[in-house]
Order: sequence, then C-alpha cells, then structure tokens
Amino acid sequence: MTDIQNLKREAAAEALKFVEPGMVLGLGTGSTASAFIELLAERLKTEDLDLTCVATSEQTKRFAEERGIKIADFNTIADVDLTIDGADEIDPQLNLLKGGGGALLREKIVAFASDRVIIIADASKYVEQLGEFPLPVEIVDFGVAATLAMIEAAAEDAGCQGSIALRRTASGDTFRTDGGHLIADCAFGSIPDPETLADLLDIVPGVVEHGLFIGIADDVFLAAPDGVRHYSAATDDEDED
Ligand SMILES: O=C(CO)[C@H](O)[C@H](O)COP(=O)(O)O
Repeated sequence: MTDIQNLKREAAAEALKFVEPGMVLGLGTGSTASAFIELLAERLKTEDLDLTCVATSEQTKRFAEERGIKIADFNTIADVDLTIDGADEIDPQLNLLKGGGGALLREKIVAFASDRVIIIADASKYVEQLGEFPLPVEIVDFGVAATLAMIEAAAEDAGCQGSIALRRTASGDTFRTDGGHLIADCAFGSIPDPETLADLLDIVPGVVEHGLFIGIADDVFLAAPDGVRHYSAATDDEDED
C-alpha cells in the first residue's frame, strides 16, 4: 500500500469509530470513501451492526456490494444518521469542494439528509482557499452553451475567473453522471468567496448542482504522516487523535 493510501485508511479508521448499531449510514464516493467501505466490510465480518447503508453513486454501490455490504434503495429512506465521504478540497471553515468523481449531486442529497457528515481525507486536501481543484458543476444538456455562459457570468460576479470545460472520459467521450447529466469543470484557480459563488450557481437554471458544500461537514478527519487531525464544525477546534 502506498503512503497516501495508508493515510486515507487512517482517516477512514477514525470515521469508523462513529458507526453504531442500527444506523442508517451514507457511503461516499471516491478512493478515501472506498478505504472506509473496506474497513467497514472487515468490521461487519465480526460484528452484526444491523446497518442500513445507502450509496452516493453506482460505483460505490458496486464496490460495497462486492464486499458483502447490502445497499438499500435510497428512494425509500428520508433520514440518514451518518454519512462518511471524501472531498477534493477542504478550507479552514470546513467548506468543501467535491465532485472530482462526478458524484456531487447524489453526495449532496445524501449529505443534506444526514444528521451528521464526517469528511475523511489525507492532509493534502486541506487548503487556505478553495478553487485550485477545478469546481465541478453538473448541468443539463439543453441549452448547454447558454448555461456555460451563465456559469461564467455568475463566477465573475463572485470574483472568479478561469476556463470552463465539459468533462470527458479517458477515452474522449462526453462524461455522464449517474443522473445522465454533463459536468462543467471550472478551473478558477481560487474561489475567494465560496458562499457567494454557491448562491449564484444555485440560481442558474441549467445547473443541476455544484460541488461547493458550504456548512455541510460536521467533522473532518485529515490524516498526515504525524497523525490524524480532527476538525469539528461545532467547536471550530482542532485536536490530534
Ligand atoms: O467528491 C467526490 C466524488 O464525487 C470525492 O469525494 C472526491 O473526489 C475525493 O475523492 P478521493 O477520495 O478519491 O480523493
């Protein structure tokens, strides 16, 4: 296992401590969320936790089911006790930039339905200002040129500039989310006011969802070579685990 994979696993192990019997548990998407799912699957071999698990993507559903974790139909579940997910960037206010894997819409629905959201990552994801990672914005096909122009205008109003490109797969095809939508990756370099940008993107008609998760994370576990740091939105404190 590489160093970075080890760090992801250490952050995931901290989050695993919060999983309690009988919970409805949201499973995030990405390599760090996958590290958590692997640890959860190991724990479930020796403990009957009677969990109801929901997945934030088809990829996560497959990954979990391959490891023996049953995934419930989220269309029949209104409340989630706890969701564990990764992030592409995390700022000091615990605002997140997510959607590198293209799962931002389902991730945000599950996160909003959750009583508690724990974000796990290696420490390289912690940034002073969001935006170096291109911001994913999920959009519909209809009027795509107009929607891209409106996103650009909204971004300018929020003090952001940069190139916006529709995401493609490695083989050059148009990338499609689980919901069948497109992703516009917005390479702004920096997002000086994430809240304002989020508010402006929320009202662009062709935008389904964007990857700014403002005020959603309750806890963040960041794994560094010298230990796992815990940030809590409740106390705004950092402690070393
Ligand atoms: O938002 C996400 C997927 O849409 C992921 O949480 C994010 O991309 C982080 O992934 P990784 O843990 O592989 O770095």
